[in-house]
Amino acid sequence: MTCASHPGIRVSEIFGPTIQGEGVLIGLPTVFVRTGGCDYRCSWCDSLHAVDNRFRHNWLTRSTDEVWQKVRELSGGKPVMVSLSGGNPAIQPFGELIGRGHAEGYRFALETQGSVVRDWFGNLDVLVLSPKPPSSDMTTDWAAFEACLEAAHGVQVVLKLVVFDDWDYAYAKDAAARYPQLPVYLQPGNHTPPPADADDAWIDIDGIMKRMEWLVDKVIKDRWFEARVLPQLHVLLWGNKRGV
Ligand SMILES: C[S@@+](CC[C@H](N)C(=O)[O-])C[C@H]1O[C@@H](n2cnc3c(N)ncnc32)[C@H](O)[C@@H]1O
Ligand SMILES: Nc1nc2[nH]cc(C(=O)O)c2c(=O)[nH]1
Ligand code: SF4
Ligand SMILES: [Mg+2]
Repeated sequence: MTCASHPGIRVSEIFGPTIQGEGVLIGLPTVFVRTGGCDYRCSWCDSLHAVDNRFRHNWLTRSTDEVWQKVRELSGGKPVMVSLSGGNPAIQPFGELIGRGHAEGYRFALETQGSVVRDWFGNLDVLVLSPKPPSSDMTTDWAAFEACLEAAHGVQVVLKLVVFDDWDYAYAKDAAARYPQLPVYLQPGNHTPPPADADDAWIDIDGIMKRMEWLVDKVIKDRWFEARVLPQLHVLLWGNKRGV
């Protein structure tokens, strides 16, 4: 049940456990709660089904209880890492769900671009901040980003940056220099959408691999020894398939 005082969570999909494919938690069994709706519209977003209004008929508003029961069902009641992603999950009311999950030993990571701050960020276990580089066509509001960081006081916070080209790489270096205390994860971008004759999960694997090699080369030549470079493991395994 949702009502004015319990507005509900707009859900695009809940899936898993699968392995976390990106960043600091890579390889860790994880249940994903993907929310619908985003205040950004990155030129290369690989989760448009959770962003574009054309897909909003697939987004369902669910109570905390309903979302929680689904997560428990998927994990068989055994505590697991839960990743809140989207869309921008910061737009949704997740405070109660996090409290509920923690009481049963679950842990929560949230993936966001850092454009919307919530006081419940302080209750997360991991906050993954992924400010968007020039190739996304978005502009970073660093004041909002900083507010997210402050709200996550005492939480493990990491930077995850998507890199397609030299301009993105320069942006990533600048972002890392602004927040030298944050561990940095770089991931090569995957190009979406696919060509007209390909299926939805299609990816340009050669392009991703070339970009990965190029990125590793840049980081090593630059002696940027604090950065970690990782591919999107789930994309290498399954392409841009949903629900994995
Ligand atoms: C789909 S977003 C959802 C969460 C949040 N809106 C954000 O962008 O952080 C999840 C992660 O996927 C990354 N991502 C989205 N499209 C991508 C692409 N084409 N290639 C590589 N990473 C991508 C984002 O940067 C983010 O780290
Ligand atoms: N396996 C897997 N790992 C992921 N890491 C970030 C994802 C996302 O789209 O937020 C994602 C996803 O959709 N699947
Ligand atoms: S901020 Fe995240 S979900 Fe929103 S459009 Fe960009 S990559 Fe997609
Ligand atoms: Mg993804």
